Amino acid sequence: MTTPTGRTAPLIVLSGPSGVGKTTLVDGLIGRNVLPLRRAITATTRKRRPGELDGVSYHYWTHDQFREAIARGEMLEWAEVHGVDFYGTPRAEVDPYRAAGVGVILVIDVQGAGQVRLLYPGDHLSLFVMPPAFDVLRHRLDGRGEPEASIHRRLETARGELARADEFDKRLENADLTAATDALERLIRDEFTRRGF
Ligand SMILES: Nc1ncnc2c1ncn2[C@@H]1O[C@H](COP(=O)(O)OP(=O)(O)OP(=O)(O)O)[C@@H](O)[C@H]1O
Repeated sequence: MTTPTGRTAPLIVLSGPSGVGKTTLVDGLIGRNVLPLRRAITATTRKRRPGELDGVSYHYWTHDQFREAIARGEMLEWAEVHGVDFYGTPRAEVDPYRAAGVGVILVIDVQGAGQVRLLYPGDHLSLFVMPPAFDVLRHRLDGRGEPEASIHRRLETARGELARADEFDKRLENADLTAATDALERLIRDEFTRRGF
């Protein structure tokens, strides 16, 4: 799908371990209002956290709703994460926006990122957000009020995910939030330019 001028806006596949600050970074960049960008709202069966909104943070679905969407072929990718919950991306969150000239950022776990990279060969920019040090992940998950069992599970998963950082086009360290947001903005601006925008 392309715009009337034949251009398709960027697809940014952004991944990294839980707690590294993916959502914070992306929401910060979109909040700057400097590029036509939208974060794809993914669907999940996990419980809504305080302060999160349905259809804004995620689409919150039941396990049955999620299985039905998969069966109807409406999901671009999906995964069962930590063996507990489903997470996935509805197709309707990506292609129509890109065709209309709006860049789409997919904030996605490493497993899902692998699936999307295969679906859009040569037609995406993949980014991996790194913590300045492994211990920082625990502090950030703690600070977010995550329960201890969940923190433990996320940190276990994080080790395997960090080992896959080299599979991505670019790596981005999230130490200072403003500096990391600046770096993300530059990378995405370059991708718009590369695509003739
Ligand atoms: N550069 C930063 N410095 C300090 N704290 C940060 C920074 N970036 C994010 N945080 C904090 O770290 C916590 C985790 O961030 P966030 O929820 O954005 O992570 P995430 O990678 O999207 O996690 P998940 O994959 O579990 O959704 C939040 O409390 C956030 O405010």
